[in-house]
Amino acid sequence: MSTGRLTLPHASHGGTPIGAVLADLLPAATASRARVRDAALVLGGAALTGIAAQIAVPVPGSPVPVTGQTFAALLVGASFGAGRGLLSLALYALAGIAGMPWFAAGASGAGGATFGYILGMLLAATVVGALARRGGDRGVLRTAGTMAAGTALIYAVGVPYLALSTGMSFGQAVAVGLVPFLIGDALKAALAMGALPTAWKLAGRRG
Ligand SMILES: O=C(O)CCCC[C@@H]1SC[C@@H]2NC(=O)N[C@@H]21
Repeated sequence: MSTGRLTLPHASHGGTPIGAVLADLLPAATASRARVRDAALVLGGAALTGIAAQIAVPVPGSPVPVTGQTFAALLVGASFGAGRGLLSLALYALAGIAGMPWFAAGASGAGGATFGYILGMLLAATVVGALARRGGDRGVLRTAGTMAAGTALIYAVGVPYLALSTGMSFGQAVAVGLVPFLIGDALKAALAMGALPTAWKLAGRRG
């Protein structure tokens, strides 16, 4: 997790330091202010994911809805970095398990067939955050690769979990838990591909 001071710029990309994520650009003059900033980011990341989960559109024949969560989780990971991304999604998952109704369409608890996707989002936010810190959110092509890796991780956990928890075959789980979402997830990744490099460009102009 960041200490709050930008002491890292060994190299730069468009005037902004490689080795930083977007959230590092938020000023925090002291270590304790940096802790407050990071706590606010973690809470905000969990809340953003919970709000995005309420955009939930049922898919006929599938227990898995289209949701805004993947966009939120990947954006949180990329813009906060691995540590804060992991904590945001861990808070989201744990509060949801404890009864906070902010999983897809107001659900909660760990018993649902789609809980594996939430575990996948936790993993994806962490890995995407690590990639972003290595420059994986600078430029459209790099961001596309980072989002593709994060999305693949969500499915790598979510689809086998769906199969195990429902008794479906793996092929059926792919058919109802992956295939219907590919176009929507590509659109969400495209949104992130626009948003993250643009945010860095704006930060570079201000810096
Ligand atoms: O129950 C939950 O809160 C998790 C819902 C998971 C939805 C999955 S995530 C990957 C895929 N893309 C979507 O838009 N929906 C599914």
